[in-house]
Amino acid sequence: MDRALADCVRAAADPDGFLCPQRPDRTVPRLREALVKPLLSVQQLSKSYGALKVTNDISFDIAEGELFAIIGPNGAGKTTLIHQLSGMLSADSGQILFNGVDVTQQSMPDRVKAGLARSFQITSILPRFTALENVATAIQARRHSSFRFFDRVANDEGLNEPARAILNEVGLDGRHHVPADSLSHGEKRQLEVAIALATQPKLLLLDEPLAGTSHDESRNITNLLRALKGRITIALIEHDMEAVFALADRVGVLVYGRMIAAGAPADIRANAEVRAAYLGEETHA
Ligand SMILES: Nc1ncnc2c1ncn2[C@@H]1O[C@H](COP(=O)(O)OP(=O)(O)OP(=O)(O)O)[C@@H](O)[C@H]1O
Repeated sequence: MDRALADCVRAAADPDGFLCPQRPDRTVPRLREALVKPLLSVQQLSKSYGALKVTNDISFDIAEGELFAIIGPNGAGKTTLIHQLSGMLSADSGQILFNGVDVTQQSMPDRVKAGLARSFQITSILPRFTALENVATAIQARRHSSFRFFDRVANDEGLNEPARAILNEVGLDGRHHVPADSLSHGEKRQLEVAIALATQPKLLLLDEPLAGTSHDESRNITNLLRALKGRITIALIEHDMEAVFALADRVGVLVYGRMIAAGAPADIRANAEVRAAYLGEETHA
């Protein structure tokens, strides 16, 4: 290995030092890839419904600390892919490695225990429970490996204290004692993220967290994702391109079940196939 390359290897281990002015060539990203072990590695994942290949031979990696966004037109297979990653839906073929372990056959609860959490669009919320009780219940479930839905947790400071911290983190300070069904749509989306955070995930799977939110709510949730970014690895499905390109470290593009491109936002914007298949459509919408 030449001297400049050796310097790059050292610099690559230092998150602040990885600029490597000596060798601004393609060797450097490859070195970085070799050094940074992916937290999630998806290999040739597929799922069909009859003749329809909904996820078709999909492969990609997500590195620890990365925010990887998955975009694609309606019906491209994004939700199906998230279902497969979370364990809600089995794979016809392919492999999912999480933190170096093959989780392809693991149940959803086992994946959650391993640190792979998904925010479950509103349906995971207990509507009559307050925001605080919802998060405290999720913490209780993590600690006891089961949901005790009817066992209210109101007086348990051991649960309430971390629950309050999580609610404040997602921007729901001042809303702790509001019943979940009285929260606004955007606040419910924030609560979903809080419930997922209560499982202490290493990887957070988010399915359209901005869907149906107002302009202000969307800004709040975008700020929340920006604050979580780097601390927790995130796989984000989102139709809001402004948010995706502002937040993502890398973007994967699904079209008809195939990941046609994955790369840095600027590369994805410039990719002719992506523009034709997807982003071009947007500009004409
Ligand atoms: N259970 C199912 N049985 C049959 N077809 C299905 C099933 N689930 C999804 N599909 C089909 O698979 C395709 C991909 O659906 P999916 O919901 O994963 O797409 P998506 O990219 O998330 O779309 P959107 O952006 O509209 O949410 C669609 O054509 C859908 O009709």
